[in-house]
Formats: sequence, C-alpha cells, structure tokens
Amino acid sequence: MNYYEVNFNYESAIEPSVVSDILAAELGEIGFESFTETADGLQAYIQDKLYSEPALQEKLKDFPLPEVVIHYTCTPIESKDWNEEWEKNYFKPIRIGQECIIRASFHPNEPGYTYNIIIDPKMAFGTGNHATTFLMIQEMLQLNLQGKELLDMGCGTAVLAILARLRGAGRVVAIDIDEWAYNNALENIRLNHTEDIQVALGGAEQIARFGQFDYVFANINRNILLNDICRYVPCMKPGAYLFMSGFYKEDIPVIQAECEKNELIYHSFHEKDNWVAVKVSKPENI
Ligand SMILES: C[S@@+](CC[C@H](N)C(=O)[O-])C[C@H]1O[C@@H](n2cnc3c(N)ncnc32)[C@H](O)[C@@H]1O
Repeated sequence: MNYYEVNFNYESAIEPSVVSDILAAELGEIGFESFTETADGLQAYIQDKLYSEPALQEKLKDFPLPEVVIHYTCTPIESKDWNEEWEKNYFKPIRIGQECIIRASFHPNEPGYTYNIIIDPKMAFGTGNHATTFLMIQEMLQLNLQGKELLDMGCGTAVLAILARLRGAGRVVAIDIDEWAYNNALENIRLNHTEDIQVALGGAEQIARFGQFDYVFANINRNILLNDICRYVPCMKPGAYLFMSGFYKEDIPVIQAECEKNELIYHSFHEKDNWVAVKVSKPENI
C-alpha cells in the first residue's frame, strides 16, 4: 500500500499546536490516518487511493479558523520506506504504569512489568497515535478477563488482542481490514506465544461468523465507528461491554448518540492528549 505524506504549515498568530489539533480532526474526516506535529505545523499521511486534492482544498477552504492561512506540500511515499522511517523515528515504547510495556524487539528489554509485549510494528500501528492505544490498554487492565470472550476490532498490530490473551481471556478474535495489519497481527501473535488468537482480514462483515463476545474493543476512528457501531451490537452478549477509541473528546456526543440509537448504555470516558476511550454496554435484557 502506498501513501502520500502531506506537510502543512501555517501563517497565523494562533499557537501551531492548536491549529494542528483542529486540522488533524478535519483531515481525519477525508481519510488521513496518521499525524505527527512538527515545529511549525503538521505532517499527515493518507493512503494514495483515498487522497483527493479537491476534498483537501474544500476542507482548507472551510477551515474553522478562517484567519489561519494553511500551506501544504504533498509527496508520494513507498510503503516500505515509510515503515522503516516510522519504526525508527516514531515508535517509542508505551508504558502503562508498572503493569504493561509495549515495545519493539529493537528496543532494549525493560524488566519489572507484569506484561511485557513485543510487537514488530511495521505500519500496522494504524494511526501511529499512541494515546488511543494507551487508553484502550488502560481500560483493559481494569477488567477481569479470565475466561471471557473478546473481540479486537481494527486490531492493527493485535496488541490489544495479545494483552487480552495474556490476561486470561478465553477466546480472542482480532480483525483488521488492512492486509499489512492482518499479516503483522499474525507475526506479533507468534512473537508473544499467543497463537490461539483467531485473526481475520476484513471489516464488520467478518464479525458474525465468530459468534458473540463479552468484550469488544474497537480503536479505529470516528467515522468508521459511527458507521459500524450498529454492526457490533449483534456480536455483543447481553451485558457485554464495548470500548471505543480513535476519536477526540468533542466527538463523544455524536458517538454517544449513535450508541443510544442502538440501545447501548453510555458509561464513561477517559482522555489523553484530547483523545478519548469511551465505555458503553448492552443491556442485560436484550
Ligand atoms: C488506530 S489503529 C488501532 C490499532 C490497535 N488496535 C491499537 O489499539 O493500537 C486502527 C486500525 O483499524 C483498522 N481499520 C480501519 N478501518 C477498519 C474497519 N472498517 N474494520 C476493521 N478495521 C479497520 C486499520 O487498518 C488500523 O489497523
């Protein structure tokens, strides 16, 4: 899969990080999936097949801060170069208290964590945005997963599925729509000796064949979740919990409304760097 790297910079009196936050949210709506703040702007990545110059121009024309002038340059990049670049420069170990560390095999070993997960990230970390993975792991560490059935939707590296299995979940299924992610998930599952995790390539249409779950984790993005929440509900057992991330705090009302439209009960959210993870559940009597 090939990508475009688009570098944005601004002419503005407003703090660049404030502009970048808003710009990243806007770009997410037209298919951009990975963002890194730079000194004077934002670097964003989008699959070449999703890139549309008119859609980008339109977004910039309607940008919510009209006083900001945004310039950009766009460069096509090959998957392989991007992987290597990303792995070396952007993938840092994720530490969640003293309980869990997620690191690549090229990082030095750090003993002392209950769960020490090794992943070979390739480009399957999805957005490369650690905050959402961190939030989902934090949620998972609160749960007693012993013997439970869990679905990791949009599994990327399968880090959530692997942690669930290490924490005693009985049956774990990991699904991702991206072939790189699917292959990378299989690789990481082997690396962490959790081979009984089932992995499938595809989107929400894949879920039905795996039956129902006690827990569904879906760290994807706002628009995919809005579209697919209704398709997650049938795979949730009565009383099952759904955790979702990959969107900003300001997106909670629209996600909550979609959940309630599907008779899910909204419980709570946690936030990191303006990203959130929300927790909802299916009523016991459905
Ligand atoms: C933000 S990453 C999350 C990766 C991992 N679960 C984590 O928490 O770090 C989102 C993943 O969702 C996948 N994805 C995007 N759209 C999807 C869809 N409609 N169905 C399933 N997976 C999807 C992407 O390929 C990507 O690997």
